[in-house]
Amino acid sequence: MMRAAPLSPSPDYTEQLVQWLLRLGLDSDRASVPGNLAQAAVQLSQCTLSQVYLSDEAGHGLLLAAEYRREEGPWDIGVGTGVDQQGQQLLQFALEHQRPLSIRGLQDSIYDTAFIPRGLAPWQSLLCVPITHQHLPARGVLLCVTEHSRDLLGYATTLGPLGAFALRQRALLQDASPPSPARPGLARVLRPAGLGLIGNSAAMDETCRLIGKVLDSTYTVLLRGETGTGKEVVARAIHAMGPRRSRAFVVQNCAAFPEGLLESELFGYRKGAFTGADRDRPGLFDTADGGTLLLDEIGDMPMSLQAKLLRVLQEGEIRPLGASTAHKVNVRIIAATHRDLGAMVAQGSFREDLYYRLAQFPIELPALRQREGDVRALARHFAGKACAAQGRAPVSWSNQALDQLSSHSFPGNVRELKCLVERAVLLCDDGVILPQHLLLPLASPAQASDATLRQRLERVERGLLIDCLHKNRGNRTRTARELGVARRTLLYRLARLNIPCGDVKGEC
Ligand SMILES: Nc1ncnc2c1ncn2[C@@H]1O[C@H](COP(=O)(O)OP(=O)(O)OP(=O)(O)O)[C@@H](O)[C@H]1O
Repeated sequence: MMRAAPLSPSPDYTEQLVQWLLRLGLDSDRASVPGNLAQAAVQLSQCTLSQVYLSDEAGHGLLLAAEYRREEGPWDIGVGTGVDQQGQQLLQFALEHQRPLSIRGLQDSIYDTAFIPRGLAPWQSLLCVPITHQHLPARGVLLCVTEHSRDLLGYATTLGPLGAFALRQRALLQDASPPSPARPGLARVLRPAGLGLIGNSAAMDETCRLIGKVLDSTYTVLLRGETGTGKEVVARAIHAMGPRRSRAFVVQNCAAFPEGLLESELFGYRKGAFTGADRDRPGLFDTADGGTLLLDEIGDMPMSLQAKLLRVLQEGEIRPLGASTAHKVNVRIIAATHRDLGAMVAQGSFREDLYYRLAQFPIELPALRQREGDVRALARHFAGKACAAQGRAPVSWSNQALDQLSSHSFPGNVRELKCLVERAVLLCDDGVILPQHLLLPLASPAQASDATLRQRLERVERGLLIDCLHKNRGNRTRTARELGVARRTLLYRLARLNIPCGDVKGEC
C-alpha cells in the first residue's frame, strides 16, 4: 500500500495537530475525550466519519465510545454500543497486529463493513488505527472513513499517537475525578444534539428515558405527538443509536399516497402486476430490510392496508403485488401519528388488533409548551445552527426576546420555533436578537377573528414577505424580483409593515 499525506506534514496540518493536542490536553471532562478525538480525526484526515472504539473491561471486545460526522457533528452515544462479528474482526485485526489497516476500494474488498453507519454515498476508503501504549489502561481503535477513494495510511503516524495521548488524558481524568453517581435506567439515554433531542425539561428527560429503554429491543414503537414535536427526529435517533444503525432508515408518509400507490410503495410489485409494471420493483420493506421503517401518519393508513401491515408485523413476511409467494423481511417498525389512535379504534376507523400491535411501546412526545425551559435551549441551538449555515458570527439573545419566546404557546411546536428563530437570525443585523426580530403574532387567534379585512390581509402579506426574504437570504433586490414588484415598492411595504430592515451592505 502506498503511503499518503501527511508524510511531510504541511504547516497547516502541524498547526491543527498542535491545536488538537492542546485541546485534548486541557480537556477537563473525561466523557468528552473520545468525542473530541473523533472530531480531531475527521478534521485532520479530511474524512467524513470517525469513530472511537474502546476495549471493554469485561473482555467483550470493542465498544463504540464516540462518533463524529463531518456534517452533523458529534453523536453523544456514550460507551456501550457493540459491533457485529465482522466489525469486531476488522477492528481487532488492527488492534491485535498493532498496525494500522488502510483499505481503498472498500466495495470490492473482502472486508464486511456493514457495521459502519451508512453515509450519503457508499464508503470508499477506510483507516483503522490501533491505539495502544504500555501506559494505557484501555486500548482502542480509531476508525476513519470517507466516500472518496483515498489512501489514508499516512494519517496513522499522527492519529495513533494522538489517540494514545487522548486515552492517557482520559485515564488521568478518571483518576482525578470522583466517581459519578449511577443513573439507573439512563445508561443508554442519548442526547445527540445533531438529532435534536435538546432540552433538560422533565418531560424531555422522560422521553429520553423511554428511548433508552427501547433502543436495543425489537419492540414496535408508536410515537404520538402534536405536529412538529419531533416524532421523525426521535425515530431517527432510535434507529441511529440502536443495533440497526448501519442499515437503512426509511420513512414513508402514509398520508402522502392514495391507497394503491401506498401499497406498491411499501410492498413492491412483480412485473405485470398491473398496467405499467414493466419490471420487478422492491418495496420499502425490502429497502429497510435489516433496518428501520418509519410509518409516518399511520392514522391515515387505509383499512385494507392496515390488515396487510398487521400480517407483516405478525409473520415477518411480505408479498409484493402480483407475487405468488411471500418472503421474509426483518424490519423494525416505528409508527408515528398526531392522531388519537385509541379514539380512532373506538370510532372504528383504525383496526384494534393493529393498534395494540403497534403500540407495543408507545412514546408520547411532549408539546413544546409542556417542556419547561426548553424553548430557550432550543432557540439558542437553532440560532447557532442558522448562523453557521449562513456563515456569519454567532448572535446573542436579549433577555426580552427570550422572555417573549418563552411565553409564546407555539401551536406548531419545535418546527414553528425553528422557523421563527431562523427568521430572527436573518432579520437581526447587529448580532443581538431583539423582540422585534421575532415577529411573534401580536394577536391571539381569538382576537384575530375580530381583525378587519385590511388587518388580516396585512398579516398574510407580512408572512409572505418575510418568507420570501428568508428564502433569498435577505437580499431585497432578488426578493422584489421574485415577487414581481419594484424594489422601491418592496422597501415601502417592508417599512409600512414594520418588518425590520437594518443595514445590509449593498442593499437598502
Ligand atoms: N428537538 C428538536 N431539535 C431540533 N429540531 C427539531 C426538534 N424537534 C423537531 N425539530 C425540527 O422540527 C421540524 C419538525 O420535526 P419532525 O418532522 O420530527 O416533527 P414531527 O412531529 O414528525 O412533525 P409532523 O407530525 O408534522 O410530521 C424538523 O425540521 C425537525 O428537524
